[in-house]
Amino acid sequence: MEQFTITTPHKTYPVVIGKGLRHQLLELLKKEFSAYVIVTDSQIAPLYLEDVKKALMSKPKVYSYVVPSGEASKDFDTYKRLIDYMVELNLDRQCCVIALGGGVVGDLAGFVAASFLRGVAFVQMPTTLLAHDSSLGGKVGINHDLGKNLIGAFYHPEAVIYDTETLSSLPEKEWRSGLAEVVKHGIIDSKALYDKMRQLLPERQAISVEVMASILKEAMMVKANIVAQDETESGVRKFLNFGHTLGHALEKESGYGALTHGEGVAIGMIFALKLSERVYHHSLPIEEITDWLGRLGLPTSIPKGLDKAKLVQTMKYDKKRTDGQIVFVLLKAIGEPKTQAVPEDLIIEVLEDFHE
Ligand SMILES: NC(=O)c1ccc[n+]([C@@H]2O[C@H](COP(=O)([O-])OP(=O)(O)OC[C@H]3O[C@@H](n4cnc5c(N)ncnc54)[C@H](O)[C@@H]3O)[C@@H](O)[C@H]2O)c1
Ligand SMILES: O=C(O)C(=O)C[C@@H](O)[C@H](O)[C@H](O)COP(=O)(O)O
Ligand SMILES: [Zn+2]
Repeated sequence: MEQFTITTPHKTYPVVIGKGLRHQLLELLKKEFSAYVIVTDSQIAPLYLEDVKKALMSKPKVYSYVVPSGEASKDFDTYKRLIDYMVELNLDRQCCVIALGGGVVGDLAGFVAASFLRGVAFVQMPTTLLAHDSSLGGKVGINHDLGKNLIGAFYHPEAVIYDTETLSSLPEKEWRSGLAEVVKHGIIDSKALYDKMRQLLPERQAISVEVMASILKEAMMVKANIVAQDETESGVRKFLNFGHTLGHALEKESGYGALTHGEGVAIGMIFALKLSERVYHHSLPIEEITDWLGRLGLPTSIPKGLDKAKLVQTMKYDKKRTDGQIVFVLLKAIGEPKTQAVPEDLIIEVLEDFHE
């Protein structure tokens, strides 16, 4: 079992990573709650819900709520149904929401916890590789028809309890999706971590579970260090959004769930690299990264059928925008990200080149 602590001005909480931790939930939680609401999705429930319920067996009030698996559940309707469920149970402020799942369950259940009775405790129990990112840092929320994560809050969990055994059932496509955020953490952090990741994660087929578990912790610590410096994204936290300006627009424009989040981020990172070369007039290892992402099974160009004018319109809803300008996280060098407002005509020009 590995553990580290994340400290922000508003909350200090542990991140615990290890095999079989779902069985030890109660001991790891340390605090007592009046009731527990386990939120999970329809694909995870048959695999792990009973184990988590069993871990809470000694508690009198344990409830569970299962949402349909997939990005579409990060919506107003699902949010309302879950809130209705908790209001009808008449739960009090001492209850605890347990998010058992990937980023969809974590973001949705976290936002429910942030808003129910103006905030109750919640615990992240990530079950995807991608959730090495989504389970910590406190960004919780849901999507809007016009853009990703447009409704939400900064609201931290009591703890992140990452049972790496659950990754054994993760579908191949979801492994690849999670790898995109792992690569992102390497690229924004340092040349040393980037090189280490390229060496340890050369291609999807060559990655052992043990290697993945060690890299996963390192990637989480990159995020934890950034969040500790800038909890609510007024500065360096924006770097965690590398690849997301276009990535989120691609997810929305292709219909939530058609592209995985990681696929959107992979394409978005290549686009941000191309923009960086145009803005800073120096060369970056774009071919190397494109080739690496490809070997990890990720797409690196915009899927056919997506209209670039619509992508630009959607990027105008991105939360980083400032003074009416779309803001990207660009790269000066590996380990040297920078936020930058980019003129629309340049975005269109680079998109034009980038289209399949
Ligand atoms: N809050 C943040 O900081 C943050 C960071 C990154 C991403 N996100 C959000 O996370 C979401 C994506 O998360 P995700 O990639 O985990 O997707 P997800 O939660 O939809 O999970 C992916 C798929 O895998 C299934 N699944 C999950 N765990 C499984 C397991 N152990 N075994 C078998 N199947 C399993 C799910 O049912 C789903 O079908 C996006 O909405 C994204 O915006 C948030
Ligand atoms: O934690 C952050 O900060 C991030 O930007 C991490 C991203 O990987 C994540 O996808 C996040 O949900 C994006 O946030 P948003 O503010 O662009 O919606
Ligand atoms: Zn992301």
